Amino acid sequence: MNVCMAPWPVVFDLDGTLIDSAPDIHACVNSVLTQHDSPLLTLDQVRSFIGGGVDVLWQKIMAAQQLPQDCKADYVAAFMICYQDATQLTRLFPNVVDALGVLADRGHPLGICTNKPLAVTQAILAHLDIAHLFGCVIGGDSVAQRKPHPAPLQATLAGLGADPADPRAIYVGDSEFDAACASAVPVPFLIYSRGYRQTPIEQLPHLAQFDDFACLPGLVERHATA
Ligand SMILES: O=C(O)COP(=O)(O)O
Ligand SMILES: [Mg+2]
Repeated sequence: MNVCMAPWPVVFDLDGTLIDSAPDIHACVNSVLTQHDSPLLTLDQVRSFIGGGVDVLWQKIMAAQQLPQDCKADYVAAFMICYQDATQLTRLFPNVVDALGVLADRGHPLGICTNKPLAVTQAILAHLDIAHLFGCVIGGDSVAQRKPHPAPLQATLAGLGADPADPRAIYVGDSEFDAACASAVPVPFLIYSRGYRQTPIEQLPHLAQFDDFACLPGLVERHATA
C-alpha cells in the first residue's frame, strides 16, 4: 500500500490542548494541601505547573510551598484519590468537538498522547463523550517514559497503525513538553496558543500556531500539501 495515499494520523495532547482541566487539578491540589494543613495555591500557580504529569506537578508544588520532597509520595497518593474522577470543572476548549469530527470524517486516525495518567484520561474522555474518536490513547503511565521523551508519541503512532516514516503525521499540543517530544520523534508540531505554555511561542519549535480549533482542519490539510 502506498502510505502517502492514506489519511495521515493526527495525535493530540490533552491538558491545555483539548481540555481546560486546570480548575479540577487546582481543586484536587488544594484539597490535598488542606488535608496536610499546608498553604494553598492559586489557579494560575497550579496551571503553570501542569504539563509534565503528576510527579512533576508535585515536585513543583513541594518546591513552591517549601514542603519536604521526601513527603511527596503521601501528597501524590492523596491527590490520586481525588484526581481519578475530577471531571466536574473541566471543559473542552471552544470548537474542539467540531474540529475532531471534521478530521475523523476525513479519515484521519486520531490519537491522544498525554502525560496525564491513563485511567484519569479515560475517565475524562468518557465524561466529555469523545473517547470513541480516538484509535489510540497513551497516558503518562502507559509506557516507561513521559514527554518530552519521544517514546509515548512513538507508541501512540504505532498504536494507530501509522507508518513511522510517514512525514505527514502531526502532533498537536500546548506546552514545552509537547514541542520537545515532537522534535525528538520527529514529527511536525502544531501549537495551541491558549493552553498552559510558560515559554514565548517563538522559542518553541513548531510548524504553526493556532488560537481557535475552527482553524485546525485547514492547518492539517495545508501541512500535507505544503
Ligand atoms: O497532566 C499533565 O501534567 C499534563 O498533561 P498533558 O500531557 O495532557 O498536557
Ligand atoms: Mg498539555
